Amino acid sequence: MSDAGTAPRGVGVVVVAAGSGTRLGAGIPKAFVNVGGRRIVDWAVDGARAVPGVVHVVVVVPPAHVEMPIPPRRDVDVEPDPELTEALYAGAAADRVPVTVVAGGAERSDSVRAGLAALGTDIDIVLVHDAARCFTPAAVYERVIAAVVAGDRAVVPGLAVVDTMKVVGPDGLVVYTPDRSRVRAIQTPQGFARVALEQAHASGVHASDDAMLAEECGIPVRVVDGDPLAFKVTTPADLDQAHKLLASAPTLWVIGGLPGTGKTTAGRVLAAEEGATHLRVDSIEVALLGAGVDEVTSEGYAALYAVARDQLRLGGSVVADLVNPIPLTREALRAVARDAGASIREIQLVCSDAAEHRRRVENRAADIPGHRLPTWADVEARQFEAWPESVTIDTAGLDVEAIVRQIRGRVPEGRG
Ligand SMILES: Nc1ccn([C@@H]2O[C@H](COP(=O)(O)OP(=O)(O)OP(=O)(O)O)[C@@H](O)[C@H]2O)c(=O)n1
Ligand SMILES: C[C@](O)(CO)[C@H](O)COP(=O)(O)O
Repeated sequence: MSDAGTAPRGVGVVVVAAGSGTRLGAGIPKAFVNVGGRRIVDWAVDGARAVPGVVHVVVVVPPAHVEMPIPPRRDVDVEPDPELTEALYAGAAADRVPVTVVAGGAERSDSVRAGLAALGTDIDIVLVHDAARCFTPAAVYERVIAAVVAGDRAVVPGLAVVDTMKVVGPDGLVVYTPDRSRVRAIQTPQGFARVALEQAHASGVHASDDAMLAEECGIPVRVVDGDPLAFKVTTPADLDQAHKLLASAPTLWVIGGLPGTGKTTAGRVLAAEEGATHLRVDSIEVALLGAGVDEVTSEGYAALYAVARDQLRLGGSVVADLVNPIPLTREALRAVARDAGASIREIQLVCSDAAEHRRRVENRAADIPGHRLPTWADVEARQFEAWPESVTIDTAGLDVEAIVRQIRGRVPEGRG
């Protein structure tokens, strides 16, 4: 158990995905049903591994699926670089969180026990999460973890109920009506000091959630705020809701590339057409310098991530206009989208005609007061690593309308 107020050694998440999905009736295990181009279990695993503090995810699947491929982990160098701020690393480590796949059991509690047994020994806080609650926001995980770190041994997220509740007997007659203001609909992730969860499961009995087993051992269970987005995909109507949710999610458009490739011109038009916020890193950097920051390295990017996250969380789409030169900055932007439940579209603009590119760089006028425009030599010397996750659009000979048409037509929707 972690002592009150001490930092945990490690948080592990057991994602239970071994159910059959009888009520959904999809003909395949529910966690393997596709939503927005990905399996329900992939959404859930990605959500769990992106939570700060999580160091291991165990996903529990039906025995026949134990060889399932895990969503790819990208190779990103996240070794701290003293030149870069912490914020640049935020989320970049998510793809490095190891994922172990194990076979589940006949009942949910059997599957939880299988997952618990596979967690690393460095884990002292365990979250048990239903794969079926695949769009649970990071904030719910964070509230649960914070309460366990603060000393609670068992913590569950819950929502107030809107209907009047009745406890009904086997004869169909109402036994009593609980005071609705004291009733909560309980969600996952449910968080535990590891020893408490092990104690709760030691009897080997079954329960519809893990907290109930803890209650039976006399362990106090705290309820923190849940979130409607943590709904459980159970019936076809829930699956419909999941599809609709994705269709209405905001988009983070990332328009990257060297100076002079057309990012700002295209980004402005795209933002206007999409009703999105245009976030231009050049403007932020000039503002930081104007406000007294001596030299800007990663600060402008860090500020852009924060503002983008706020906009996306409010449901507004964002066009991020920045060079985005290295895997680290690209990962950080994916983490922003992931945190906000937004989709991401990554576009790299290039100009294959060097003469035209040079003309653009040398002939443009500064449109941000105080902005020192890069020279052609600066552009030629600029570091820019391969960006395989992006769609590349060659802007040579294209006007802005044609560039935006290509952006819209060619860029597949991805996840953060
Ligand atoms: N033997 C089981 C049963 C359930 N679960 C998981 O527990 C979570 C909550 O269960 P539920 O939503 O009821 O899923 P199913 O059991 O698959 O659905 P149904 O009850 O409709 O068959 C799901 O993520 C499910 O995959 C599990 O890992 N092992
Ligand atoms: C754990 C749970 O999601 C909390 O609400 C729920 O009890 C799972 O029950 P299910 O019957 O396995 O869906």
